[in-house]
Amino acid sequence: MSGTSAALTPPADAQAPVRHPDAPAPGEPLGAHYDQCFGCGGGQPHGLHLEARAGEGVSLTAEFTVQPAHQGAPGLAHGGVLASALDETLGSLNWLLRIIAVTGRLETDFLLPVPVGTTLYLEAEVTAVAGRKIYSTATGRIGGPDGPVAVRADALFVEVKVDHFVENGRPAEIQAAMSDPDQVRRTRAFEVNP
Ligand SMILES: CCCCCCCCCCCC(=O)SCCNC(=O)CCNC(=O)[C@H](O)C(C)(C)COP(=O)(O)OP(=O)(O)OC[C@H]1O[C@@H](n2cnc3c(N)ncnc32)[C@H](O)[C@@H]1OP(=O)(O)O
Repeated sequence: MSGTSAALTPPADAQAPVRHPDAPAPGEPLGAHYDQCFGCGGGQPHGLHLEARAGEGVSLTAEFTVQPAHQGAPGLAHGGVLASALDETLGSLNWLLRIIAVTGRLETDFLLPVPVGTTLYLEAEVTAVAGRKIYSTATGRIGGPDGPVAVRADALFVEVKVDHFVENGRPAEIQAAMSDPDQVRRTRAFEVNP
């Protein structure tokens, strides 16, 4: 059983997404947006270490291998971890638009159990943009990039300013991020979005 609620149906005046001219070329890795991110950061020992690559248009692929630290039931991935992988994958799409955005809504279908040691092959694309609202969809397959769909999600991301993080984040992490030249460079790339 799957479906998308009315909140995730783009309005009639929604626009097709436009890939930013400086977006990474298809096949290029996107890299982590933040070293301490649970989804993509290399600095989180129990994180997902999800690796995303740009696709055509406003789409991407990503992979994540379920670790023992990600269990819910014995030997199986926790559903919240799988939702995190979908959230991270969908959030990475905004890098192709060069828009800073956070998840407003995430609707997930869990179709197959995902054992520890399994690599989840994720695909995602932005389907529409309406003002600050970005609509996107993702699937996660097991057994290979063409294997059966184990999880899927539809999401609404909402564009925010960098101030969103400065005003709401814990000061220690904000200050550390702002003194990291790589983080500042990446943030500026978003801010020059026309
Ligand atoms: C430096 C690089 C770092 C890059 C950092 C990137 C990090 C990515 C990390 C992975 C993704 C995450 O986990 S992000 C973390 C999890 N998410 C969050 O923490 C977000 C918490 N929520 C919020 O801060 C807020 O609710 C916002 C920003 C989402 C929205 O608040 P707002 O800015 O006041 O805007 P608001 O007017 O309410 O909403 C704007 C429009 O969106 C719609 N809208 C808002 N929420 C929803 C919703 N849940 N379901 C349906 N629709 C919604 C509204 O109806 C409205 O439509 P209309 O009236 O215009 O039609």
